[in-house]
Amino acid sequence: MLEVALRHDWPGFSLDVGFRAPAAGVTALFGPSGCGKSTILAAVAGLLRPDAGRIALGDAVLFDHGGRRMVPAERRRCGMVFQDARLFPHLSVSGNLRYGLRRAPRGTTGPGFDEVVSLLGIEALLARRPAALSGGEKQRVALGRALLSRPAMLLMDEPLAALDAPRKAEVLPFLARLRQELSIPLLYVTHALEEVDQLADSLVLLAGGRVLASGAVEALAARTDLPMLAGRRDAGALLPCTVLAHDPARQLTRLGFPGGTLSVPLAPAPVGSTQRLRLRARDVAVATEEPRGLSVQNVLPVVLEALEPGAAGEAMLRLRAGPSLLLARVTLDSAHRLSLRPGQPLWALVKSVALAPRGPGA
Ligand SMILES: Nc1ncnc2c1ncn2[C@@H]1O[C@H](COP(=O)(O)OP(=O)(O)OP(=O)(O)O)[C@@H](O)[C@H]1O
Repeated sequence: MLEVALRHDWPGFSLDVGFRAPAAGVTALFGPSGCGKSTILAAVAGLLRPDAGRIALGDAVLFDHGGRRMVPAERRRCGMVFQDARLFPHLSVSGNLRYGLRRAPRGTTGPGFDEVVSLLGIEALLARRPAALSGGEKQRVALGRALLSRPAMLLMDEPLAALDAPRKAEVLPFLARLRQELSIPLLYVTHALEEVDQLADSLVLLAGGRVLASGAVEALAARTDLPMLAGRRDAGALLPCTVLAHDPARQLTRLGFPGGTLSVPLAPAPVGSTQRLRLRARDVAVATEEPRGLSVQNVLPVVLEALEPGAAGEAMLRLRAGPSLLLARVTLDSAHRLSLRPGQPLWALVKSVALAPRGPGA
């Protein structure tokens, strides 16, 4: 567990935050530009001495204002990956990776050179110089170098922000694999919610130097009171799903989630693997009776837990499907016409859904 409590003032900006990141898995720091994400990362890395607070990784106290403790950056064992890969231009890929390995403290264990090279799929690049790599390849090498230094935690500051969409799509699966393979905390700064959906296990939502909310990403995704999440057009629930079966003839994949099953367009994920699905509120409609003769693939029995105000003229419905919570966006007119009220059994109609490309263990 990484525990962070920090206060720091810059001229015209005050940061006052507290959160916990699980001992393994990705914790995303998410929020608009200037909300303090990079300042938090710098304080955790030991590159900034905060005005007050305490930072601890497990039993190791890295910073304690009260106890006058400030472990220097080089002894914190933080692997860092930035927006730009910051590789040494005069060294080959192999040389850059070996630099990471040389920084690993004596007596620490972790993945070896060959293991990291194969994990990141960079075998063919080893002899090249950084100038001859694409942006996505550079980022994979930067990740490899950080991993080989055997970090106690990985800090990533918008590692995909400088990449175009195809390069992002290339690097994301590697990040997902890292998340699975490593048993250290990964702090991941981003302002891209797609990355949060695909990678994060927990989320710290920041605005103006304060924590608006923090916790498991599925739980936060279903909250409608968080303007940054609920205000967007694709607000919705994140469901942990298992691939149950593929039906190539009908071009469908069947997914199970706690509380039901869903059919989605045929996905390449192997049967038995787990995937995370964002079920957008705008893709869910409701009926008071079981509908028949519909083109929609998915009709799920649910119970209306609550109606909450949505955008102008709209209501957000919180629907319970077993232990899972779904969101549906309907017009206020429909809510009145159907006399919707909490506790009412309904049918949720799910039109189109897309799987977030995320590796096993979602
Ligand atoms: N070295 C500094 N000196 C003075 N002010 C700073 C310094 N570093 C950051 N700030 C200010 O602190 C605030 C938070 O900055 P920070 O870089 O932590 O935000 P961020 O959420 O990472 O932003 P972005 O997403 O744009 O990178 C900003 O108002 C910024 O101008």
